[in-house]
Amino acid sequence: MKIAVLVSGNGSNLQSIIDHVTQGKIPGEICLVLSNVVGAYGLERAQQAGIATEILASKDSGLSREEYDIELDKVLAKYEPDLIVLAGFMRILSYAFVKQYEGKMINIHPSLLPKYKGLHTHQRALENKDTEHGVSVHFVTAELDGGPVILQAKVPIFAEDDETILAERVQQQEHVIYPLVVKWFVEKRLTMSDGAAFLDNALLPAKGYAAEE
Ligand SMILES: Nc1nc2c(c(=O)[nH]1)N[C@@H](CN(C=O)c1ccc(C(=O)N[C@@H](CCC(=O)O)C(=O)O)cc1)CN2
Ligand SMILES: NCC(=O)N[C@@H]1O[C@H](COP(=O)([O-])[O-])[C@@H](O)[C@H]1O
Repeated sequence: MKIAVLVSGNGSNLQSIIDHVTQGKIPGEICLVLSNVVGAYGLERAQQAGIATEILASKDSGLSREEYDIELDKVLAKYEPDLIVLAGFMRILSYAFVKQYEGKMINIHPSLLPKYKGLHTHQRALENKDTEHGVSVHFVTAELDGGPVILQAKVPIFAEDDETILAERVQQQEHVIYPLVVKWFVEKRLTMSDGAAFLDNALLPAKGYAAEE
């Protein structure tokens, strides 16, 4: 099964998936890493792993959202991916593009959906004085961060937490559950009708923990 990963930044989730593929834990092939941001470090990670990369810059492209997505689809078509993994891909995708890939496109979102759809999730959780937060992997649909949830992981929020500390604790769980979901998809061909599986983890010490694989 061929996997295309779309990134906009650091690519730590991409790296966790690359590592799982390299270690044989995900029986698939990353056929492409594409970024909408020139110089995104995720592209460097892909090149270091010998994975094909493409850049389709969105900043100053002069393209509408729909026009950009038409170009994005042309690039993806060259690689014929079976699964599209959004890994910190910071663009809202158009209705037509989502409909074309619905059921084989997933995203990782740094909140316990349906809470905190959109951006700045850690800041919002802290401002609301939540005592727990987390991450969700979901199918991508036209509704932003509204697609069927596949897997979530929960982390505690402590009084002394700031956005950086909380984001780090959440990302530790991201790097566990995203490769797991990709593995499930590649091995079992998850369908959008599959219900959510919630990793109901107890509130553990600030060092965080790895959810069960
Ligand atoms: N149609 C959909 N597109 C995307 C989804 C989705 O569920 N449906 N998930 C997002 C990922 N995402 C949060 O998980 C997200 C990404 C980007 C934005 C956003 O507001 N982007 C702005 C630009 C922001 C920037 O450049 O920093 C925009 O596109 O105008 C919100 C949520 C991926 N796409
Ligand atoms: N709304 C989408 C969103 O905020 N996604 C978040 O972007 C980060 C990408 O990190 P990475 O580039 O190191 O994988 C991740 O924390 C992911 O949850």
